[in-house]
Amino acid sequence: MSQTRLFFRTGRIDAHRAFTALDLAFEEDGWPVAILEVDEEQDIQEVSLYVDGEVEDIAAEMRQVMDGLGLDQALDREVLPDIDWVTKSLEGLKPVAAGRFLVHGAHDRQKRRAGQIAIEIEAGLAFGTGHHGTTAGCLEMLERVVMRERPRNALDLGTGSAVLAIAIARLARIPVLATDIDPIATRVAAENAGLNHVGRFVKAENAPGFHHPLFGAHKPFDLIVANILARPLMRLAPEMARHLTPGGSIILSGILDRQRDAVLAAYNGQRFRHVRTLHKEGWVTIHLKR
Ligand SMILES: C[S@@+](CC[C@H](N)C(=O)[O-])C[C@H]1O[C@@H](n2cnc3c(N)ncnc32)[C@H](O)[C@@H]1O
Repeated sequence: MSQTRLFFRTGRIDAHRAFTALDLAFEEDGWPVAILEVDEEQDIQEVSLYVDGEVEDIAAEMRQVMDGLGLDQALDREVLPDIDWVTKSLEGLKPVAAGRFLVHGAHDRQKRRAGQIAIEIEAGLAFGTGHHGTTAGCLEMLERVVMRERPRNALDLGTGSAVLAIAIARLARIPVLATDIDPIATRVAAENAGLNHVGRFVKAENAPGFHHPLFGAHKPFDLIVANILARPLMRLAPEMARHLTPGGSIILSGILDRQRDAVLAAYNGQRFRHVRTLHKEGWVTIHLKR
């Protein structure tokens, strides 16, 4: 059955009030709520509720919650494609090699060569098939950092398909908390971790940034990887510092070449030091330590 996203746009303060109220109202039904920043300068955020089944009734309930908060924005809806449909469209993707990793779909299982660590990514609703320069950069950087530093507790923030969490678990056999703001990505991440036989190492959870009580229970991490975008990464710098073990490493990507210096400045301000930068297809992946 397809899923429907009910959503509206508002400013940051109202978006967070709505997030809390909707989360409470729909917690028992299991409908996830998410906030996404659309435009920081114009203070526009999008609040979404992901539902299956009786959309009209749920939309009416959501309207009631919004009315209770004095929010009169129009409630939009989007029917999300079924996973199988998207998976089909991915069948033409070629396997990608990054460092020792080979990221491939089910149809290319036999293409793995001796010594390669194969990661099978089937679903296409979440970002992360290895074809993007940021994912490939993170995979290469991860291999080097994990082999040198032997981390014991890792976080993959903005996990998408869980490709990076799976790579860490396959290399190091350690617990990896894999979080994403998008509940569909979180679901796909858990499925992919199981498919790659690392379900017992990878815990996939829905969380925007570090806003979830589970970070308190799982921190500190000695390795954090986050392939998001430059601006949210800069905003997250203080929380990255708070959640990292002293001497730990972070790997950041989703940063354009020209944004590198600004991101480094934000992290230098939190006493991180630059170790290495990888350049791929106009994107950079940065390794920092603190
Ligand atoms: C570029 S994709 C990276 C996916 C995968 N880690 C990879 O490297 O291919 C970014 C992911 O981060 C998620 N994301 C964006 N902002 C986030 C935030 N503030 N907190 C958690 N996840 C976020 C998006 O939903 C998306 O799945």
